[in-house]
Amino acid sequence: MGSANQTETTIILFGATGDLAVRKLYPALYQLYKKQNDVERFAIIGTGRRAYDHETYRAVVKESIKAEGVEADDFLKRFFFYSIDVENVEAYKGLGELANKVDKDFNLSGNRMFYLALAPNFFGTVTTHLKESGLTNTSGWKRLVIEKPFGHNLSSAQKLNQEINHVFDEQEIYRIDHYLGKEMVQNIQVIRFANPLFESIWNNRYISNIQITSSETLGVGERAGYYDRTGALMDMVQNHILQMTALTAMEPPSRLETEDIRDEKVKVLRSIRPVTIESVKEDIIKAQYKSGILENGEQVKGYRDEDNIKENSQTDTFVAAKLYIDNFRWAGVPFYIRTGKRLKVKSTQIVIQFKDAPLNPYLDQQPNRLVIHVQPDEGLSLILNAKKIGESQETMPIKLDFCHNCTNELGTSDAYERLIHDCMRGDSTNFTRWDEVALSWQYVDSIIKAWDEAKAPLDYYEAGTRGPKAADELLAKNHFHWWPITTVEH
Ligand SMILES: NC(=O)C1=CN([C@@H]2O[C@H](COP(=O)(O)OP(=O)(O)OC[C@H]3O[C@@H](n4cnc5c(N)ncnc54)[C@H](OP(=O)(O)O)[C@@H]3O)[C@@H](O)[C@H]2O)C=CC1
Ligand SMILES: O=C1O[C@H](COP(=O)(O)O)[C@@H](O)[C@H](O)[C@H]1O
Repeated sequence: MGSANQTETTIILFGATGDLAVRKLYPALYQLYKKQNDVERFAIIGTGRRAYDHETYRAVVKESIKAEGVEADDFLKRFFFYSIDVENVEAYKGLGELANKVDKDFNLSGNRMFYLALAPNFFGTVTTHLKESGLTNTSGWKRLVIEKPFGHNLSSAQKLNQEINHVFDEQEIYRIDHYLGKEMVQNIQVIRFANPLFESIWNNRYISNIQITSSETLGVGERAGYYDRTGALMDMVQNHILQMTALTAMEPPSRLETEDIRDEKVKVLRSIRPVTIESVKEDIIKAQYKSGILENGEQVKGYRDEDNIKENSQTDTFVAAKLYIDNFRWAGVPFYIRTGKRLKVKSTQIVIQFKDAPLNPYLDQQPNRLVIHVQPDEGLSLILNAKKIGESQETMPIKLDFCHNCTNELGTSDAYERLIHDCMRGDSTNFTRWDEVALSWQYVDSIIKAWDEAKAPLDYYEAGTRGPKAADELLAKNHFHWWPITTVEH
């Protein structure tokens, strides 16, 4: 039996010819291969239905990494292809034989990572067949990496979880939320807990509201079939936005151990105030984009005119919400979240707005803010007040910027690169545990139910804008406004 922290790995990748593998996973693996000495020993068996041979597959991988030379050749020689229809249990036998051969040839200690980059309806079937065909019966460790979406509501997620639990223990399951692999999302806990300056005021006495935005300029793209059944609430809020909320709001973990951090996130998710028919109407907005003009001048279609979208689709491509975390630290502090497609800018940022000082004599000041820039620029801005130059006593806002991805010559690693490496090392901290997934679905299900019962109307916004007016009104009710998306200067 291999030890759990051995990094040598055979990666058996289901969905090896798909969009995610080609756009994200191969470039991430190549970067990992180039940078990390401890992951020199790995090999990949890609699978799909098409009848590729190893060379055709290597050409696909090569095209995706856009690299030439000896280094690329050494990388590519680790790739093998096995053609399989995942529903055919008989076909797994040959996959097992290839896995044994690759394991032996590359001396990979029987360690196996099964990566499911497939349509979610196959997740349960593949896991079951892996066991039935003996592929999980290996001499080393076995781990399951599972892409999103993990179910489409709480009950389907529970069913899927039961299926995979027949084959893998919870510690062997790595549920991907790629936001947890982003540099600045991982930095949230360091910024909070390694700086007494912030930690001491990170509560309802000093913070007036928190704004979490993840906006995209892209439309629904090639994923219409999936997206039209899903929408922004399930696609982005259920996972990425709630994970960022949990990291921003959680209590300090007693140790920096995987389960301690996850326990603290779970407590936050459990403390989110339940949604009611009344509150959903007031606090949660759903909208869909109409045609419009993007910042670059491109005229784009409305959502319902996109290919493969129903002409009367009611799917939300934008969601904004106010939520409360009903615990001692956050009582009374609104958390505003928003996410949408075809908006003005591509950006993810978290703004912590502090309360004004009591009896403040400077009336013209702006509130202090800490901005965590998650992407595209990675860094921090702190907005303070200072005296305007000269005789006057007027104030002016000053901005202290730290750009995280400007000073690092190599740039920061891609999220998938970190997460694959974490899985090889057996570190599941930045993957979601089952109870986090369940609580997130419980919250999202309650919104969908309340929307239905309240017959909540769908709002609209022009593509290329900041979203519907209703999202601004949501904050205006509490005398706040969304802080503009800013960049870090360097
Ligand atoms: N694309 C993205 O940006 C993101 C994707 N995801 C998730 O990743 C997963 C994959 O998405 P994506 O790459 O876009 O999907 P694609 O539709 O592009 O690819 C699907 C893959 O599955 C394979 N496949 C389909 N049916 C079978 C079958 N019966 N037996 C064997 N293989 C099969 C296809 O290979 P072949 O055609 O050769 O059979 C192909 O490699 C999904 O769960 C998605 O939600 C998550 C986040 C982002
Ligand atoms: O999970 C998803 O995330 C992407 C946005 O990811 P980002 O890293 O580019 O911010 C989103 O486009 C997609 O719809 C969703 O499934």
